[in-house]
Amino acid sequence: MPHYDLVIIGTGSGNSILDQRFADKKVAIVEKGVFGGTCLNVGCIPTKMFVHTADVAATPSVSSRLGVDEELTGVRWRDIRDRVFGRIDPIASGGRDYRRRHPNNANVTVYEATARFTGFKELTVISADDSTEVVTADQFVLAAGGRAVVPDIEGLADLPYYTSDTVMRIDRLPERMIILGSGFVGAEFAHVFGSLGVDVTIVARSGALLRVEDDDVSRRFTELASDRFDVRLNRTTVKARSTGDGVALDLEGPEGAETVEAGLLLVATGRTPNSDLLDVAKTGVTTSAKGHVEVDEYQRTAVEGIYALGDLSSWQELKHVANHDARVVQHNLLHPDSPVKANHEFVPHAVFSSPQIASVGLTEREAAARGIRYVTATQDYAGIAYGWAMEDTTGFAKLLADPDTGLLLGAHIIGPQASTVIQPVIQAMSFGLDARSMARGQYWIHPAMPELIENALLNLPLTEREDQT
Ligand SMILES: Cc1cc2nc3c(=O)[nH]c(=O)nc-3n(C[C@H](O)[C@H](O)[C@H](O)COP(=O)(O)OP(=O)(O)OC[C@H]3O[C@@H](n4cnc5c(N)ncnc54)[C@H](O)[C@@H]3O)c2cc1C
Ligand SMILES: NC(=O)c1ccc[n+]([C@@H]2O[C@H](COP(=O)([O-])OP(=O)(O)OC[C@H]3O[C@@H](n4cnc5c(N)ncnc54)[C@H](O)[C@@H]3O)[C@@H](O)[C@H]2O)c1
Repeated sequence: MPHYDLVIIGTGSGNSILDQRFADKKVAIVEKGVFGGTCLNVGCIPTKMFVHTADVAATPSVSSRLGVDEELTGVRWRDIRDRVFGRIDPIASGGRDYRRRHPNNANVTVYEATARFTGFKELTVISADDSTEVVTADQFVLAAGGRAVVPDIEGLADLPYYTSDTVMRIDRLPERMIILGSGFVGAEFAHVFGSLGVDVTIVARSGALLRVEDDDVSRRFTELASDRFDVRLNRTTVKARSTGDGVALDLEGPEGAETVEAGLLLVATGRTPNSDLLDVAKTGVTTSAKGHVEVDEYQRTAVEGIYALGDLSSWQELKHVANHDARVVQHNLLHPDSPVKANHEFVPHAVFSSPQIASVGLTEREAAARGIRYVTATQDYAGIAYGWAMEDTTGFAKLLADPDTGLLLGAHIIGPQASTVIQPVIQAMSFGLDARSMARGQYWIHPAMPELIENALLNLPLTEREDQT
């Protein structure tokens, strides 16, 4: 039975831990799928390559009001798809070859296999040909991520539905597509496929799309999406069935029973951590009710020497969180006597749909629920020079701040470049910069988009201070 100093399970952010500082350790890395994990292969990177393509495809639909008449004369789906994966797949295989063959990894054994704990610090790795090997180690890093969940709807299991793992590799664009679920994945793929000419129907359980966002943002996004797509809110999916050349969902909604049909069904109803398939309980690692591996602030699990990171242990299923966790785990493996804590205080996110959404900190709903004193200010894109020049009429930034200290509590932006425009707010919150100092303690390039933030900061009705100028 091979024994290792360190075994890493999962090659998403887990793969970034190993470098030459581990050269004196006997290490194994186990990967059951494609090297590089979700973000590279089926997540952030391909989706954003499709989003960029979609943004380009959507331009003619908005350009003529600026006096530029453009026409979308064709969408070559296979070329779009093959450009994306023609760039991504070599990175994944390059990463695999590096770990398997490069002299830098002479101390690393790669198991292309599914790992499952079968005892305390004992892992069974099962290869595609069903051969198994049992390995043990002093230390483990659990970086096995999560997977798409498919709801238990009558008939669904018998249908050829898609998830984010498979929908980007389809051979032909359908005329119509149903997206079940109205979170991140649903919002981004609606924009992608809608811009490429697919008629998109979004089926949402609740009364708004992206309902984890601040209510004002979620409401605005729902309004705008309803103009572009067939949006069905407050719907329960009762049954899924085949129509011969496609799928049908039987829905119950505010107006009774109805059916939606399409050539393709994308199920985008969330993700679940892979702790169950990894059987972490067998090694004594504990999980939350939602299946996330429980870790302390040092990313340590309940078992000494076993760390966890990323989607497996975090409810914030975001690549920048997984990377941050991996850096913490790496440091703590290398420097056990001076461990560092993870910082999950101001974790931002963006939804790369159209319009874009970006958010950090508390929503107004959360601030109110926690009884936190706050003031808010909203600034429309239309009221700053660049937004006015673009004739944007729907975007805005909303800030929440402590009225006395001026410290920012949250920021929520919907509109052009939201994922970039929010970054100064993330910086201010992370480094404790108050709204007054932030607004007037620096220059803001005129007429650039971050003036949206400058103006929103100035709009905050903060408590008057005597020293204010
Ligand atoms: C469609 C989509 C778009 C996304 N877009 C963004 C975005 O724009 N920005 C953002 O921040 N985040 C985005 N995310 C989320 C982001 O991809 C994840 O948060 C991130 O990839 C998690 O990294 P990880 O290392 O924790 O897990 P993963 O990258 O999922 O890596 C886990 C690895 O472990 C392997 N594995 C699992 N179980 C086993 C086992 N038992 N044995 C061996 N190997 C195993 C898996 O095959 C996988 O390779 C997106 C996700 C999706 C699905
Ligand atoms: N830009 C990004 O950072 C990005 C992009 C895509 C995905 N992600 C990550 O991946 C995760 C998964 O994305 P997602 O959109 O699948 O999940 P999500 O949690 O964002 O949204 C899931 C949606 O499915 C709905 N839903 C759940 N069960 C349902 C059911 N039985 N019937 C109908 N609707 C149902 C929920 O109400 C919700 O609207 C996200 O939480 C996010 O962390 C991030």
